[in-house]
Amino acid sequence: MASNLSFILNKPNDVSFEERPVPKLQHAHDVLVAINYTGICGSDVHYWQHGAIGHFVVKDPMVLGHESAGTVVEVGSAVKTLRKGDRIALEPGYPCRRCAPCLSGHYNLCPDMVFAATPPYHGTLTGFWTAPSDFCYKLPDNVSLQEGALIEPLAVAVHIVKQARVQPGQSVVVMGAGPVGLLCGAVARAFGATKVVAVDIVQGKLDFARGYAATHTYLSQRVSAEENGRRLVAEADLGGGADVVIDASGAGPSIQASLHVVRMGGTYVQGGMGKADISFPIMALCLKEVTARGSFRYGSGDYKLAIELVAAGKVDVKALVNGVVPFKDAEEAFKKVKEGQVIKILIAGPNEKVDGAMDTSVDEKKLKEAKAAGSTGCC
Ligand SMILES: NC(=O)c1ccc[n+]([C@@H]2O[C@H](COP(=O)([O-])OP(=O)(O)OC[C@H]3O[C@@H](n4cnc5c(N)ncnc54)[C@H](O)[C@@H]3O)[C@@H](O)[C@H]2O)c1
Ligand SMILES: OC[C@H](O)C(O)[C@@H](O)CO
Repeated sequence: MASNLSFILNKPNDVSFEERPVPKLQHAHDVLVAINYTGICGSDVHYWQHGAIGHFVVKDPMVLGHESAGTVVEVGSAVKTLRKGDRIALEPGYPCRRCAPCLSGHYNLCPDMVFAATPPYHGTLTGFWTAPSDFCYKLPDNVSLQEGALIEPLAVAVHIVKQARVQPGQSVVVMGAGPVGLLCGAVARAFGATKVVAVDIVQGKLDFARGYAATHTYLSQRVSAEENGRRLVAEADLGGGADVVIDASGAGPSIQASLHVVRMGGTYVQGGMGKADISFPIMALCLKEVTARGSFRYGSGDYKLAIELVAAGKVDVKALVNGVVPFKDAEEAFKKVKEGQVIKILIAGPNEKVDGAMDTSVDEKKLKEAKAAGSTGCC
C-alpha cells in the first residue's frame, strides 16, 4: 500500500511524521503525482527554525517542502498533456488566474497565490500531491527526477536573470553563493555573460562557485560598503563597475555594497530575501541612474526554460546535490542544511528507496568561521 506519510512542522523546531489521506483530484484538469524527490530550501529551514518569514506565519501544523519532482499516477478527465507514468517537475504555486497581475502575465504576483509550504498551505514533503496539469512540466528523457527537483530553485534563478536583462558579453556580479546565487551565475553564463563574479563571506562557497559557473570570486570584507565595492571592482577587474549586480544573499552589507559595484546606467536586481527594511545607498542609485528591479519566485516560461537549460547541458544542477536521504531522515537533512554543511540535499519521497549516502564535502571549518561572522544568508 503506497504511503502518504508527510513531514509536518508543528511549531518552531518541532516536526513529526503523519500518515495523511491520499489527496483526491478536485478538478478535471488536475493530476495526482507521486512525489519522488524534494529539495530543502532555505525558506523551509527558516519556517522550521522560526515559524515565520515576514508576514507568512505558521499558525497551524504545516507540511514542509516545495522543490519537488514526481511521477503522474492519475489524470483528470480534461487533461490532454500528461499521462500516467510521466515524470514531471512540479511548479508549487497556484495563482487565481483571474486578477490583474495574473491576466497581465505576471501570475507570480497574484495576491491569492496558493504556494506549497508558505502558510497556511501544506507543502510537498508527502507521498502524493494534486496539481493543475499545466503546472506540471514533463521532464525530457535526459533529465532525471533528481534534477527535476532542482528545477524550482533554477526557475527562481531564471526569473532573476531575466529581470536583470543579462545580455551576451556582459559582466554580472552575484552576491551570495548559496544554491540560488550559484544558479544565477550559471544562468547568466547561459545567457552569454562573459564575466560572472561570485561573492560570499565563506571562502569554501567561493571555491565551489569558481569550479561551477563563476569566472571570478570575491570574499566580502568587514569594511564599509563603499570600500567593499571598490575592492570588489578592482579585484575582479570590472573597470567602471559591473553591468549587472544581483543580490542572492538577502544580507544588508551585500545589498549596500551592490550599489557601489554596479556601473553607471547598470542594473541591480533584488533576489535575496532578508530583513524587510535595509538601508540602501539611494544617492548611488540616483547618480548612476541604476535600474533596480525586484524578483519574486517565477512566472510565465521560467520553468520551461529552466528544464531546457538542464536538458541542453547549459546548467548543471546535479553538481549542487550533496546527497539523497530517505524520507525517514528528513529532520536530519534539515539539520545539515541549517548547519550550512551542504549545498542541496534531496529527500526521497516516502515511497522511494535510497541508501541515504551523503557527501558533506563543503569545507566545515570555513563554514564555522562564517557562522561566527554572523552569516545565515537565510530569509
Ligand atoms: N526572490 C525569490 O523568489 C526567492 C526565492 C528563493 C529564495 N530566495 C532568497 O534568495 C536568497 C538565496 O537563497 P539560497 O537558497 O541560495 O540561500 P543561502 O542562505 O543558501 O545563500 C545565501 C548566501 O549568501 C551568503 N552571504 C551572507 N551574507 C553575505 C554578504 N554580506 N555578502 C555576500 N554573501 C553573503 C551566505 O554565506 C550564503 O552562501 C535567500 O535570501 C532566499 O531567501 C528568494
Ligand atoms: O522559491 C520559493 C521561495 O522559497 C518562497 O517564495 C519562499 O521564500 C516564501 O514562501
